[in-house]
Amino acid sequence: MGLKVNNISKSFKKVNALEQVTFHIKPGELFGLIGPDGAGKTTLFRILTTLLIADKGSATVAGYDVLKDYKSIRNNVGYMPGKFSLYQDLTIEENLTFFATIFGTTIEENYNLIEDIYVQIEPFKNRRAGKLSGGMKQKLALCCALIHKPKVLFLDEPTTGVDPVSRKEFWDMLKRLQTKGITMLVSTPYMDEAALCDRIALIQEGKILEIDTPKSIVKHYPKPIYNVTANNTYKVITSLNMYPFNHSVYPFGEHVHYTDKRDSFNIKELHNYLEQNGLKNITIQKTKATIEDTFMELAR
Ligand SMILES: Nc1ncnc2c1ncn2[C@@H]1O[C@H](COP(=O)(O)OP(=O)(O)OP(=O)(O)O)[C@@H](O)[C@H]1O
Repeated sequence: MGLKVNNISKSFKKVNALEQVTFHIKPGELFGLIGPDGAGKTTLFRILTTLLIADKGSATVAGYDVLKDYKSIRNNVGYMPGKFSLYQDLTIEENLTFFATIFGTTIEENYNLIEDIYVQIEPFKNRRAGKLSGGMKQKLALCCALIHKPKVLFLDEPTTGVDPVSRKEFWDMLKRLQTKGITMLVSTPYMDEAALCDRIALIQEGKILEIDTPKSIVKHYPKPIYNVTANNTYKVITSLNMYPFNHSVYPFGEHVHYTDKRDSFNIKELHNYLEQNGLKNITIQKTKATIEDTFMELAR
């Protein structure tokens, strides 16, 4: 009951939103689609949930073809779209009852699937959805996407705009759902969340750059990376960009990540160069590649 995407392409006038996208998700897998805004993630979700038709290629979800079996797909998948899609004027309970009813079920029938999420918002069940906090809205949207017991769950940027504690809680919930046999495709622009998936696909400008487990993906990083800091980060970046041997330079949290073109890189030489550029308190330390570094390298 996994998912197969074969050579899917979709354009909007001049924009190639998806170009020959191919990947397979195993039954019960938690698969991440990682990419920046505009990478094509939502377009892919819309195709896989039968809301949009691809120009080329084919796809099956839980064994159903997205074109021929679109009705079966709609009954067997749950979709949590990126933008809050619930009825703002209905209460928590009314929203959930509404989604249960359109799928011909009741809250009671599949309560065990949503229970540990729903109990967190149940005390506010008479509150209108429009008046909920970001984290509560997200939990309600997840309950609504689950109430008909889908085989495959699509989550489009479920944690965007949600505070870090709620994000962590949300991923714990996804992990618990996985133990119940639900296959999940989740998109996120957050690289730290990518590490929580079984496998990830890095996507940019409609193209898949790489597919692997989060651990293996970082092993593909081709060069040693150095964390560079000094008294003026902006000047560190401009100086490194002018350094003739740079392979890549980009801000990374409070540091700057630097890679060198040469095989025989000399830290002292770079230190002297930065000093000559007027920088002080310089540190240059080798560091391990992260998913973000891998993405930056592949996206070059
Ligand atoms: N209906 C549409 N008409 C025209 N262009 C579109 C349409 N839908 C998407 N696009 C374009 O296709 C590209 C991919 O968009 P998509 O929404 O799939 O990306 P995304 O990765 O989900 O990013 P975001 O998080 O910003 O939605 C973008 O350049 C977007 O502007």
